[in-house]
Amino acid sequence: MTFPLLPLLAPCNIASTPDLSVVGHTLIGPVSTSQDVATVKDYISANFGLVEFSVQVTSAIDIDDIISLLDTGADAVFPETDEQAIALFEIGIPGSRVVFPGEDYDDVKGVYVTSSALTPDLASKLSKSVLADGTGSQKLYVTFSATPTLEQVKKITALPAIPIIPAEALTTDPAATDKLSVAAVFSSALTTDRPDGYFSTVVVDTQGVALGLVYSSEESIAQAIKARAGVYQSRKRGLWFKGATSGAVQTLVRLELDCDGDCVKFVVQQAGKGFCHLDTTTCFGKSGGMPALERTLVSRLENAPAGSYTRRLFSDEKLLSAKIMEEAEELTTAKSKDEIAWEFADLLYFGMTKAVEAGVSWADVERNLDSKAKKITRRKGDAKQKWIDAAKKAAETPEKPAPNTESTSSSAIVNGAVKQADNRESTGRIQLTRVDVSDISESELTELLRRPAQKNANIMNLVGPIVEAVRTRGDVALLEFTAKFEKAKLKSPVLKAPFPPELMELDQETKDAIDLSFENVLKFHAGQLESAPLVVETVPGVVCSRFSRPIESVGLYVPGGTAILPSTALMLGVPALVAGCKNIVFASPPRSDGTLTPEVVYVAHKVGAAAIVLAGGAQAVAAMAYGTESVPKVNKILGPGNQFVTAAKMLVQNDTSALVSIDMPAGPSEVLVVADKKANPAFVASDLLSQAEHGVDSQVILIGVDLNEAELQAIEDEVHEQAMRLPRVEIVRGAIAHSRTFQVKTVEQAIALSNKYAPEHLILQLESASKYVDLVQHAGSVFVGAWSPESCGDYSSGTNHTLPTYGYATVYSGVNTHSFMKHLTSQELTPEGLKKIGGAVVRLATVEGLDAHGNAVRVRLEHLAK
Ligand SMILES: NC(=O)c1ccc[n+]([C@@H]2O[C@H](COP(=O)([O-])OP(=O)(O)OC[C@H]3O[C@@H](n4cnc5c(N)ncnc54)[C@H](O)[C@@H]3O)[C@@H](O)[C@H]2O)c1
Ligand SMILES: N[C@H](CO)Cc1c[nH]c[nH+]1
Repeated sequence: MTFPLLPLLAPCNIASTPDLSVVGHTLIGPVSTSQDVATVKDYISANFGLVEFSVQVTSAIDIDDIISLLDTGADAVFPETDEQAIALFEIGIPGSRVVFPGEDYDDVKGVYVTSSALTPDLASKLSKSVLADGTGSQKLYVTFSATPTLEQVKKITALPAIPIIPAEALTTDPAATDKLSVAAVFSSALTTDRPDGYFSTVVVDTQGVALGLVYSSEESIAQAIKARAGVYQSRKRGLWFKGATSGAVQTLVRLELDCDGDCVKFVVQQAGKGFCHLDTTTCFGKSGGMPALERTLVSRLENAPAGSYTRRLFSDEKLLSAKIMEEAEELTTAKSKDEIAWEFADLLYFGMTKAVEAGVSWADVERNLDSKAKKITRRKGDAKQKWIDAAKKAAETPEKPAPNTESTSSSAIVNGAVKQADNRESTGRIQLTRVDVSDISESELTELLRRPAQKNANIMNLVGPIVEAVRTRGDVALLEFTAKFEKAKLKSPVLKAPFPPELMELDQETKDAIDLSFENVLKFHAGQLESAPLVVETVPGVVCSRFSRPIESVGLYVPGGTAILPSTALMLGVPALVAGCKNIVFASPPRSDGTLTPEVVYVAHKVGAAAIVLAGGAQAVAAMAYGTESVPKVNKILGPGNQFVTAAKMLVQNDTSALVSIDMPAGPSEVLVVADKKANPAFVASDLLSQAEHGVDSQVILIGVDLNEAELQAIEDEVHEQAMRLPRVEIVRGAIAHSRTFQVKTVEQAIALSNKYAPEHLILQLESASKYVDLVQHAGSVFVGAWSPESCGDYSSGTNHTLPTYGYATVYSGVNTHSFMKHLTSQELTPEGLKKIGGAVVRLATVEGLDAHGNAVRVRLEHLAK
């Protein structure tokens, strides 16, 4: 409920009236001349948003002027007569903008009557019908022929109705006796059932965010209105002037009551660290959304270091304008809900940056929105010709791969490039963003090293139902998802061995390449097998050993989204074969005609796979984790994939009913190249591009060691020129948009930075590169020297290419022979061995209160002692 008082301001002395904005709404009137209309419109425009304005119009005012008052921001008009009000409805002015004179009228903002006409019967009828309309928004207003006494006012507020009282008869000073106290009117509508007589009070900021809960008394409310400040009633310490000691004071903006008058709402502007004694903005912790963004940007405007990206955004008008246009354009092309939310958030970010730089607050923006919402007359809303033409052109342009949304938001908060090329324009230069590490703070560096965030923040919400459907509906669900995502209509989701030869027909060159790679991967992974169990005699007579066993049944995921990767079939199938897994199951998305690429079938055949699941994504993972009517359940799922595959692997691993483990999170490919002055720019660029072409979510990083401008430029030229010749140039463009070049001074600095990033692949294009391998702590796989391109590891050298991404190289190894095995331990004790350690066992069992444990040794020792 609003403040139970509507001050009436006369247009002629509108500028000199006392400040009663704490009431939250004001009636201006009577407006009876066009001069009054002009004055009132100016006043509303200048003060819009501070309070809600209504205007009392006489019959002399024509409809066009009334519309212009509403368009300017008047919340409602109070017409003088029924006829005038009905004329407004007839031309389409909504009832919600009209307070009807006289008896009740449906669907209006409220009705108003004079107190002399308000007989007890009418009062009862009006207050019931107006307030019981169910909307809670219709109000009964009462005018007086002379200034009412507080007692008369109380009768009105008790109805409940809102008294209209001339502003000059009101005061915010509770000590003044010649006028009606605003605080007394407010308190007249309050009730409480608290034994101490105080009123529960919610404190909110101007955005409506709840800051905390306090208590008020009539006295504290009077003091708050007088001081225009947060003054409350402490239950222990009496009157409480908020912030008097901490400095976290409040400006009181507005007071309101709740629907039944037993709770007060203080709307305040909070200064200092925040409302809570714990120095947080609210007693409920931090608040997010636009207010939080605004706070961050305001503090960045004050504190962002020179040279940082944020500082550049604030000071480089052209850059900021370009980002705003870029984000607006991306919003126009966004399709899915997630994309739209993402792009809109980016646009708000850069828009808010512009606002903060210009001293415009979010509250100003909201006020502007509210003012536009008040307009009765709608503009036609056509776009300017230049944008109509642009939209037409965009609609005619073939769709590009999804823009990588992360690049914009992360680049927005961190130090930017000397040259930040627009990689998204298909004609633009393809270039990594340069960052000079000496120019940025540690926290900015951490921010810059972050991977592009997954576009679907809520990926689990997408994947969960897919996994559940396959778990509960088996093959039927699996086939449905394959039809949906792969556009392949299959009869059976599984191809069982022996695989028909016609499904693995290959040209000799491809076969030879696979065979060569197969042999090398086999050699390297066989080399990892333990030649014999580990046997250690810890004390004489106590022999401990450890030996391995293959995991019986493994599910190997071979990606097939943007590219089909038979090499991944090799990298997973060969170690499974070497480890001796009994049941090898592959899964890979089929082509739309329902077939698989013959190379994958050939590899599956070579490693002795039992079946290939013709499905991809989360549904393939779920099928292997739980099993279906035709897909055999496996014990462990291995293999890389996109975000759906990775999320599904994580999900099934956590479901104890699936009893399945996974290798690691192996997501979008990445590479980090460390290059010194001796590095060949063409080699460096080719390595970067080899991973950038995997997907727009891939990320490639170059760390240049003491490179001068010409040396950096040479690499950048190579990146652009080589990229433009690639068939997957548009994917590369997307990946490079969030890829970076870091400039450092020494190799040690470079490797420290690489350890912090923990890349999937690390390439050392350095003079005497092998000297530096010892410094490497975190990387999936290391490629040493100019002649070791990463793609050799992808296919043929022998190492495995299924490697941890996203910084998981800090804790995970890449796939290896042991990923397909588990270790068991065993022990064998002689009587002497038992005697040697038996005492310790008995003692520790006693300490733990586990007597049966101790007895198992004790009975034997007693037996030996006989
Ligand atoms: N880390 C490593 O070791 C390594 C190795 C090889 C490949 N990779 C990476 O693996 C990834 C392979 O990804 P990919 O997309 O090309 O193939 P993928 O097989 O992993 O994913 C494709 C499948 O995702 C599913 N899918 C697509 N859109 C979906 C949606 N909107 N909702 C639900 N499911 C959906 C479909 O079933 C589709 O078949 C690449 O990022 C690549 O870089 C990593
Ligand atoms: N580079 C990928 C691992 O991130 C593996 C791969 C397969 N084919 C080509 N490359």
